[in-house]
Amino acid sequence: MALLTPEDLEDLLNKLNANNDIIKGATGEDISQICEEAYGTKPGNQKVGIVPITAGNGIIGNFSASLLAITEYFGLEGFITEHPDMTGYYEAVAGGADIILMADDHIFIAHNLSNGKIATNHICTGVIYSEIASRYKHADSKDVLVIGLGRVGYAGASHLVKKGFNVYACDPNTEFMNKAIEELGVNAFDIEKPRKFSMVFEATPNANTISEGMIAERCLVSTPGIPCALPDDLVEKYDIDLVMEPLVIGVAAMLYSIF
Ligand SMILES: N[C@@H](CCCCNC(=O)[C@H]1CCC=N1)C(=O)O
Ligand SMILES: [Mg+2]
Repeated sequence: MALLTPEDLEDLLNKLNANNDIIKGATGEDISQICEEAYGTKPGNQKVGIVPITAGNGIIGNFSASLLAITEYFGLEGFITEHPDMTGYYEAVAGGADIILMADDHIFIAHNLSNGKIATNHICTGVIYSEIASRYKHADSKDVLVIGLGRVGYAGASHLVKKGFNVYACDPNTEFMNKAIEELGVNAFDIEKPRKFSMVFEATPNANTISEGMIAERCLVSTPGIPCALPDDLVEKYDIDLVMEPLVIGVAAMLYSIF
């Protein structure tokens, strides 16, 4: 899985505000409203404990501070524990946290101790970014293109199939592709027979995975993927609403899913 870097997390709330404006313009609602509708919840007075974790590649600069900024952006009280790992976990619980946020290199969880609900970043990110793509107000059909069927892409494809969209998906990994066809019933997108989609959800760690034949003149591309899936020339040439943000939107979905 691609790990965030401190650079990815610079200027996070400005990036969020810019993306929120694009989301509002393309779907008619902002990220908080979409999360409220997707999960049927609202923020309350939950207290959030953020526990740095030193496992694996270790602590990522700006990561815990970003989680605190995100927590406060959505109106919740948060704190970062002084210690990492188990000492930090104990500190968070003893400090009255209702919700614990913590991540190692393989999984990033939000656990609500009060109601027992638990969420992962990869599933919530897949759900919320595909949800955003599916709400494009200029959509010309129920067709959605999903690029990438890893943990995030698969979660998004599953969400869209459940919501009744016509999901076309592609992934160079044939095992991932066959799994999605068998388990979700997605249509295999064939680059040799391109269709022009007005809604695209991309979840790959590669650049320029979207090519000209795949998108309509006016479309919404929604992706948590780093680096950008869109080549610069396409962004110039077409009327593309691009929602691309490294962390806040996925964490917002984690929080709303456990309120
Ligand atoms: N253990 C580190 C955090 C490691 C997070 C790694 N996971 C990612 O980078 C995923 C989560 C969202 C996007 N990629 C710390 O506590 O500072
Ligand atoms: Mg995100």
